[in-house]
Amino acid sequence: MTDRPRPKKSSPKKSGPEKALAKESAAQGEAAKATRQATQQTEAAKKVGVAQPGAPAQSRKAARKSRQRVPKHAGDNAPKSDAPGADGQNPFRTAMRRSRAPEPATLVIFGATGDLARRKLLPAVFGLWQDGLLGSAFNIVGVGRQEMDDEQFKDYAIDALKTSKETDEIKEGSLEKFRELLYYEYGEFGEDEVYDKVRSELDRAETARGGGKNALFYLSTPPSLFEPISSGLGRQGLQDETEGWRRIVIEKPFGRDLQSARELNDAIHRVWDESQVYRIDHYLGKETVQNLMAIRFGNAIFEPLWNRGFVDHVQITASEDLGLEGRAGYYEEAGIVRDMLQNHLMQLFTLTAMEAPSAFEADAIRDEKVKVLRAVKRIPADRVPEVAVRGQYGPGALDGQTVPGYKQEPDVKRGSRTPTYVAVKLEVDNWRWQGVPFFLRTGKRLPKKVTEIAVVFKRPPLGLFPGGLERNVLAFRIQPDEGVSLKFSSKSPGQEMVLREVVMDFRYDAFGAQLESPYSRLLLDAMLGDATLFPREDEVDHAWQIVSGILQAWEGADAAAPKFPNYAAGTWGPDAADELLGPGRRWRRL
Ligand SMILES: NC(=O)C1=CN([C@@H]2O[C@H](COP(=O)(O)OP(=O)(O)OC[C@H]3O[C@@H](n4cnc5c(N)ncnc54)[C@H](OP(=O)(O)O)[C@@H]3O)[C@@H](O)[C@H]2O)C=CC1
Ligand SMILES: O=C1O[C@H](COP(=O)(O)O)[C@@H](O)[C@H](O)[C@H]1O
Repeated sequence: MTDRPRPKKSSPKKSGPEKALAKESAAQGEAAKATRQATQQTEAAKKVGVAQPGAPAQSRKAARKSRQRVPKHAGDNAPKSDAPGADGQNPFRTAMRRSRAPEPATLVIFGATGDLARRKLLPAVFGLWQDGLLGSAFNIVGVGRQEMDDEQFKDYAIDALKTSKETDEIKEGSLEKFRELLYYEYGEFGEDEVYDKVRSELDRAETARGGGKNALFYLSTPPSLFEPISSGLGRQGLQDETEGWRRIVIEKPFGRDLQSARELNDAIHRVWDESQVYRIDHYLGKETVQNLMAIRFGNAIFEPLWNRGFVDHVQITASEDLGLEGRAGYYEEAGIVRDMLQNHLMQLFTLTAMEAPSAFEADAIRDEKVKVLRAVKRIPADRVPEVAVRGQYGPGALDGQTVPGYKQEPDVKRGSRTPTYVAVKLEVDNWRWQGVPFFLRTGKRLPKKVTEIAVVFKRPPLGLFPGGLERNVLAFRIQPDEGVSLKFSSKSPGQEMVLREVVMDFRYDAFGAQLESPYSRLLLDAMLGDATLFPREDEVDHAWQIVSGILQAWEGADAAAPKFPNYAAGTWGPDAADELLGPGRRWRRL
């Protein structure tokens, strides 16, 4: 792996008021009290909700039924806010966010009329605001190319909130108040006029709306616009932090290969310091992905086993039952390697394989992630047939319904070579993982939606008893049914010494909390200047280096034509993926 020179320092900057807040001893006292309350609540949740192996389905259902939204953070502004949910009553919220309130700010969403903004971003922002986490001096400027006035955009956004499945329960009067925070500007993103309008919005935010000039620019547009928007903002000096903090959130995919990712980084850094750049990977905002770090580094019992002495291999799966969902324009260009492997799966891999960071702090964590990415054995194009398998789905059936093949999806080229499935074997050349393969697989139109990291342990050295399982498995279920399970052997009741496979199961709903949307978590973190859960420039670069050979082998000028389709929709992918694991191993049946 080659390292590019690191950009300028990237530790999150704390503004004066944030520092002051962090020091506020009264708030800390209250936070400690709230933490104690939260712990008591958690204990209570444990008593009622932790599902035991074989526990009746009813107790799980009951836990789910009784769950409520428990935001992880609460700002000092929460009780003062207009937001209906801002009652400051929730001890979790108070405990976690007490010292981390965002300052007054404007969220500028480029691509505000797009699919992501409509389905995920607007509901995430609304949820944060309704929970009182954004304060009252907050406003949102949607930017798009469609001609609309403020009122039309307000209607559009409110409709999005009413129709998105991601929207939290709407409290009475909330939508009307949230509507007041919304504004809209339009124009061509390649021209200066639109950035001039954005500048005026920030001026208005300061004078008429009681906010400051802090701004978070969220680029929710096709990737081809990331560079033009970044530069356009730069031409207006909107990256300048003299009057307030300025940050830019960049959606994925960050580049379409190593070369273009580097060019994009260079272009971004011509305007922004790395500390202002937030490359978003929504998998890092998932509660259970963060729990992987909590479980690994917050307990003493796992780390001693987390190495080549005990682990046989690791399986990371992100399977989706969905197909294209009308995104052919994007997906035909991207394919599964760019859409899922280079970013989401690589992030899950690094969090599983990295060493413990010295602190739970952005650069300490990112440094460890980069170290493990650098240790991944290179995959030049000629090694690809040994370590990677691709697939594309054909017609099949899911939940008893016939579904078309990829090539029959609207707007897909009939001779398309775009892969919708990939499985890859990564080897890590370091002391911890030498000889322990990591198998990553992801695909569309597989039998169900499951994201999981499974650490598969070695067999016991001696088979003393009949029965039992082959290998212990510690599985982190990222979604759905979020939780952690440990599979082991136990004696079956009776006279005989016969073993049986059993599972110890912790389910996240034991906490009685509805899990927060990853976009809520990440948006708030970006507003707070906390980059811990955002990949740094060199992480993205190394992840591209790892998949470069695969892209070259499958897309290069002399790439052999794949025999697609090679799996039917509703099945677990091509047969060749089974062979990738080698003798004595098989993919988990999920
Ligand atoms: N959708 C999703 O589930 C996910 C999306 N992403 C990423 O988020 C980003 C946005 O995706 P998505 O919302 O799906 O994309 P869409 O195509 O649905 O929306 C893109 C937005 O950008 C606007 N736009 C497009 N071209 C121009 C232009 N030339 N000038 C001005 N505005 C333009 C669109 O305006 P108009 O409405 O007029 O077309 C729209 O507002 C992408 O980077 C994607 O990879 C990441 C994870 C999931
Ligand atoms: O980024 C993307 O992620 C989704 C899957 O995300 P999840 O949170 O539902 O697991 C995927 O469907 C999409 O193709 C991809 O762009």
